[in-house]
Amino acid sequence: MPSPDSVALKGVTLTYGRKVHALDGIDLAIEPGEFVAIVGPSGCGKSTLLRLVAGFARPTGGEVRVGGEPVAGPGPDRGMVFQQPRLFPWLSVRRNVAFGIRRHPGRDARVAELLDLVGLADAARLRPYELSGGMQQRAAIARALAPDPGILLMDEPFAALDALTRERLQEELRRIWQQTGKTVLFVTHSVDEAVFLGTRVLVMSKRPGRIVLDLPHQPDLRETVSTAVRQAAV
Ligand SMILES: Nc1ncnc2c1ncn2[C@@H]1O[C@H](COP(=O)(O)OP(=O)(O)OP(=O)(O)O)[C@@H](O)[C@H]1O
Repeated sequence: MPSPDSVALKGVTLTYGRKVHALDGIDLAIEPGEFVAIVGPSGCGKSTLLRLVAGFARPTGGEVRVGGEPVAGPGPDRGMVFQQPRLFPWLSVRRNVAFGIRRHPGRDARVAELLDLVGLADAARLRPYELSGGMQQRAAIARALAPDPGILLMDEPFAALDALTRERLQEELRRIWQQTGKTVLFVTHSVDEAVFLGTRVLVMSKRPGRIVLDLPHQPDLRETVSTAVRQAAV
């Protein structure tokens, strides 16, 4: 029996309309607890890959499975974090984080625990417009974690942040991943970020996106990934 937190793509293709071949022949098996960083040129289909796993899109060919079951749509077993925090501006941080679990017993304790985890315990009552970009993104991460998904899908979550905040959040995300043991798929344009965070790094080719490199974390990975990304863009 596959673990509920495993992800498998077999021969996945996705064509938008008739002409835009976004993904082609993607084969990928992700084990529970892996932190998979995905890098590649703009438009190579990185977000599309995440959207398929999230259940926001269907493949035009092949199969996407989570926990051994074909993905039929979004579900609480998969949390998503986007480049923009997308918080509800009229709700406090606490209520934003509680949103997806507002009918769950033990909600308040869970929200308090999550705010602690992302370092926002003192900001629980603030509204999103009172937060820095980094704090907003921490709140978005806490909101995605609230239903306790086994899988976290992150689409360039730190791309809009300044360099210092970005580095700090990378370190915090690594700590959160170590503490929670989630399976993470993390899309980025930054080779440094991918190599710092990933226990495994994938490089995709330009459209139609294919996986051209798939390596576990190892010494000299940065050089190998940089070269592959440069070649993938040609
Ligand atoms: N809904 C859509 N309809 C038509 N084409 C789309 C749609 N979504 C994405 N595309 C196209 O599919 C290709 C892959 O897009 P996708 O957003 O997955 O790439 P990406 O690697 O995440 O890009 P970036 O790094 O710039 O965010 C692009 O050429 C894009 O223009």
